[in-house]
Amino acid sequence: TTLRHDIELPNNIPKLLMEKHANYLISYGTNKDEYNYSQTEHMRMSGIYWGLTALDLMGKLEQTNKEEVLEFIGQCQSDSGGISASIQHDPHLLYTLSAVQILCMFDALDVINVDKVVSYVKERQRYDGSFMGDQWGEVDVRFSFCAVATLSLLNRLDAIDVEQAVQFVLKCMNFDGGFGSKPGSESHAGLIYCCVGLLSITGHLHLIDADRLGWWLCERQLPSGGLNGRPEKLPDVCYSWWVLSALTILGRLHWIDKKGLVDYILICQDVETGGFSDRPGDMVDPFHTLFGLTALSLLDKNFSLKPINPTYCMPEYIIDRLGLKPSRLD
Ligand SMILES: COc1ccc(S(=O)(=O)N2Cc3cc(-c4ccc(C=O)o4)ccc3N(Cc3cncn3C)C[C@H]2Cc2ccc(O)cc2)cc1
Ligand SMILES: [Zn+2]
Repeated sequence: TTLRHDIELPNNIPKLLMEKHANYLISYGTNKDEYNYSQTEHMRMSGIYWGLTALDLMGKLEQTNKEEVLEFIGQCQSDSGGISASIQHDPHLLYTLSAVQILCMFDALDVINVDKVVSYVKERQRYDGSFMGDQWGEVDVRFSFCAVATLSLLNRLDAIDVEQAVQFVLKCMNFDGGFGSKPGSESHAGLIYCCVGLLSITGHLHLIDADRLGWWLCERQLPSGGLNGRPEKLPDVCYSWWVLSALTILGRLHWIDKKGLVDYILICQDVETGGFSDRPGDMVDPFHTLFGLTALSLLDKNFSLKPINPTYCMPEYIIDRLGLKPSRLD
């Protein structure tokens, strides 16, 4: 029942159906007239990053159309230097990060003007160290993570005021050890991932109360084994990633009941179509498919998925190739 904010797990847990997930993701990107595909044009660049990263973890990146993706990205960079979700859409830090992540995976940063990306990101920073997502001015600590992750992937962190960016993140820290989207906002697992990830990239993890935050993160686990994003919420596969990546960076992944969480994630697979949904029986999508796979990669290397870097949510071998060393507490 869901009355007590959780779900019952059936007793037969399917194994990881990797071939089905690969086919689901490859076909999602090919039949472009399919309804769901058309409904996600406004986040297409992120959708491509989610699909490609999931396929790479399963060793299927070579089955994707690299040239078509690189052509698309080249057409999405605007005069401002920012990159948009789709052709003729407005640029935004969310999609600028997704594009740079894709280009790093394909080792193809030459298809964009990197200097103009750097100036676009630099122009988003405000006097208090925070970042606006685009020229319309919405501030959210998610955008601080996008800015810092993008510039660090380009080895251009020198372009912004990192100390001020860190100061703004600390203003978002709450008494429970967690982080919200702005100073005073309530703690949320997705925002905690963004703040812990930014502090991992900039080498400021020592400013976090790791025991207090680690405890709050473990409190996300429910009797079903699944994780929620805030107290009293239902479990959701994508929170597996937000919570586990933060716990891994904080050196406290072992605080979670891994077996219970693995079973919850495996139950969220659609054994017919392939793909993962947020909860058993719901519609699958590329977003939850990626985060189900990245969580399993962190939880158990016996799933024969490539290792995922918890800070960048990119395959570890890409972060190694770029020579990046985001910090972790041991
Ligand atoms: C279905 O309703 C939503 C609500 C919010 C969004 S969102 O763009 O703000 N976003 C990412 C997100 C994507 C999907 C999705 C469906 C199909 C595809 C194809 O690639 O991707 C689905 C959900 C979703 N959400 C909403 C969500 C997930 N779990 C619970 N919820 C409410 C997350 C949301 C915020 C976000 C997270 C990470 C990120 O890199 C960017 C945006 C998208 C659809
Ligand atoms: Zn979700």
